[in-house]
Amino acid sequence: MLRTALVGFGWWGQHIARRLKDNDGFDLRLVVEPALAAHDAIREMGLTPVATYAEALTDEVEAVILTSPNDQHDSHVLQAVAAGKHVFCEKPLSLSADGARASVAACEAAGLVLGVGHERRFEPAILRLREMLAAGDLGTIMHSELAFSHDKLIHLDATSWRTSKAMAPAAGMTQMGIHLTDLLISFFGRVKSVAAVTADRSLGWETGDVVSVQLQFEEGMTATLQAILHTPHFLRTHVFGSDMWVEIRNATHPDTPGGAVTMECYRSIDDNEMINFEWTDSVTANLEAWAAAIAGRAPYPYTSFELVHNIEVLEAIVQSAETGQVVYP
Ligand SMILES: NC(=O)C1=CN([C@@H]2O[C@H](COP(=O)(O)OP(=O)(O)OC[C@H]3O[C@@H](n4cnc5c(N)ncnc54)[C@H](OP(=O)(O)O)[C@@H]3O)[C@@H](O)[C@H]2O)C=CC1
Ligand SMILES: O=C1CO[C@H](CO)[C@@H](O)[C@@H]1O
Repeated sequence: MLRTALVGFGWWGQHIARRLKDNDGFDLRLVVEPALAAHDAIREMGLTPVATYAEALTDEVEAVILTSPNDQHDSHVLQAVAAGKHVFCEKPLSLSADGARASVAACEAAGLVLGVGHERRFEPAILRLREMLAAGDLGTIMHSELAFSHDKLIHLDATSWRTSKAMAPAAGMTQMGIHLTDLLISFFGRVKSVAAVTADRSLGWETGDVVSVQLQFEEGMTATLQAILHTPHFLRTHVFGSDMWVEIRNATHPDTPGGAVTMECYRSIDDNEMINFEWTDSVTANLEAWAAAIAGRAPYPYTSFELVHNIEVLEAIVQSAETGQVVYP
């Protein structure tokens, strides 16, 4: 069992605590939460609260899971590494490419496993799509279109850090868009150029409520992604190849049990197939993969290149949205 401390007990930290509390692979020892008012709720779950991060970085724990706000990730990763702890950092790994490089390099140098909260990679439909791409089933890849909306599970308002430009730049990029760029980079490699626009259509949030991005990959294929902060839940993944297109429709959020995932594979009107997948807990699957890598059972399936490049692309998208220029990450 991996002796773990969870850092942050906000919306997402509570999701993770509920998942790991009764998971055989994890011994969740401590929950770091500066808001003392939350400590009763932590105790009610049978967990032990501590008020500062330093209190968690003791011999009692081998690894930390960071669900702190985005601007804390760099320093929290580096402090974990300095204390010799494996670290799972929620997305975005960093708000800057330099920060991501420093975190990845520090973990590598110390021989510690760095996990990142991009759970969509563990969805069965995405795993199937990855196999199909590797086998060349779609032919030459021309283009992808991905869209992800915020599903209003989290209350957002103008005072939330999630709607501030400094901590959640380019509208929904750090909430939803970053999951999409993670997938695209893992499929197609290095991004050559990005052009992005943001808008504020409804709420007057500093960061805006929609971001729309065009990408071109060094391999030549193109992609568009949309992340929308204020519309009912929507999650679609399309990949268009010369022989087949694939559409994955998530009727539910990856974080929320229930609902269905369908995958349509279309070669022609006479040759197409609809595959249904049950919802699975991809968030726990990701954490378990990280723990398995720490135990030496299997490598964690993210490369350093992918983790760093995703943040280089985030930085380029933010710059493009601000300047109106095409940016080459
Ligand atoms: N993989 C995924 O799909 C998801 C990932 N996330 C990621 O999880 C992270 C947290 O998001 P969310 O839970 O919604 O945010 P919240 O603001 O709800 O929670 C953040 C928590 O971190 C605590 N915190 C703040 N500063 C520190 C600190 N210095 N040390 C320890 N804890 C601290 C906060 O305490 P206090 O309230 O006292 O400030 C709060 O409990 C974000 O990075 C987000 O991107 C979120 C949702 C889904
Ligand atoms: O930070 C986040 C907030 O909400 C999204 C959609 O609900 C999550 O997937 C995301 O990671």
